[in-house]
Amino acid sequence: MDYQDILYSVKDGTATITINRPDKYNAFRGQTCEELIHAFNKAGWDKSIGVIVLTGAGEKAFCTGGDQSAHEGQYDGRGTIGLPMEDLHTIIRDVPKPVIAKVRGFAIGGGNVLCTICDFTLAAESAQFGQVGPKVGSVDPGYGTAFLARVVGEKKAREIWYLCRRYTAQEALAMGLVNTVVPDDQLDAEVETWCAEIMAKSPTAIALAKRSFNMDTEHQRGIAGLGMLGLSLYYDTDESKEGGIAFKEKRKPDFRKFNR
Ligand SMILES: CC(C)(COP(=O)(O)OP(=O)(O)OC[C@H]1O[C@@H](n2cnc3c(N)ncnc32)[C@H](O)[C@@H]1OP(=O)(O)O)[C@@H](O)C(=O)NCCC(=O)NCCSC(=O)CCC(=O)c1ccccc1C(=O)O
Repeated sequence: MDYQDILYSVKDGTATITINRPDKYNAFRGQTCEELIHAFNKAGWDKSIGVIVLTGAGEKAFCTGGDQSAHEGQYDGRGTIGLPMEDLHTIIRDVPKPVIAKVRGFAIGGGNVLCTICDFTLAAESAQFGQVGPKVGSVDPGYGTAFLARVVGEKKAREIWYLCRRYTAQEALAMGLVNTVVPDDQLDAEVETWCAEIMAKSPTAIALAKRSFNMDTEHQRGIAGLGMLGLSLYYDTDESKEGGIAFKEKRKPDFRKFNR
């Protein structure tokens, strides 16, 4: 597969997958997700690779979730909502190698979900984390909610989703959303150190550990599948569309008329 939206490189047993849409704050469209799935499969089953790094091009963003400009109701690709999110989340969990999210700038919406699912998140001081779904007419009714609660606790996860605040790298560290925070110019070296440490360990022991950690939340895959169907129906409503339109028009959404 020729990649248009991502970059793929290998060095010292580490595969680095970079979302390369900096002009869109590394937001993903259908094509981006397909390429990410392909790259994770490639790295995941390549025996010369011991660890996978997922990152975003440029300084502004790791990833800001679904591309709002490729979105009016459903997205532009494959799957229940026009983005193969279930497949992308699944492959990150299923590859038998640790996946490190290397985060500079914004990790927002589906970008924050990707970080949450990765085995580790290593953040630069510039990193900012948050969910925006209830502001823009979306939600991740699977790993992005249920698994987030496992990572940061129920109260904090609900705060993140219901209030849609942004959190600094230090705040994310305090709530257990990231593993470490370093100055921006030291992030690459920090990630290399973590990769080298992983590469010195038994790959089979790590693969078994990863599978065992995942086992406890595997039912959330089923919840995600069901939830995605609900999300698809929600995307066709005026309420959801109000969120996307307001974002594009750079105004506050008016959701009150849809009160339940
Ligand atoms: C990222 C922001 C917080 C940055 O804010 P700010 O610094 O004030 O700058 P802005 O002026 O807002 O933005 C600058 C510039 O970037 C463009 N942009 C930013 N994000 C996107 C995006 N996602 N898509 C397209 N374009 C984007 C923005 O339009 C500006 O461009 P200009 O040309 O200068 O106008 C802030 O921008 C922000 O909050 N962005 C919103 C991000 C967003 O709405 N993301 C989608 C969230 S919903 C989502 O991800 C659901 C889809 C999905 O992934 C999913 C679905 C189902 C199950 C699971 C998932 C899952 O989450 O994984």
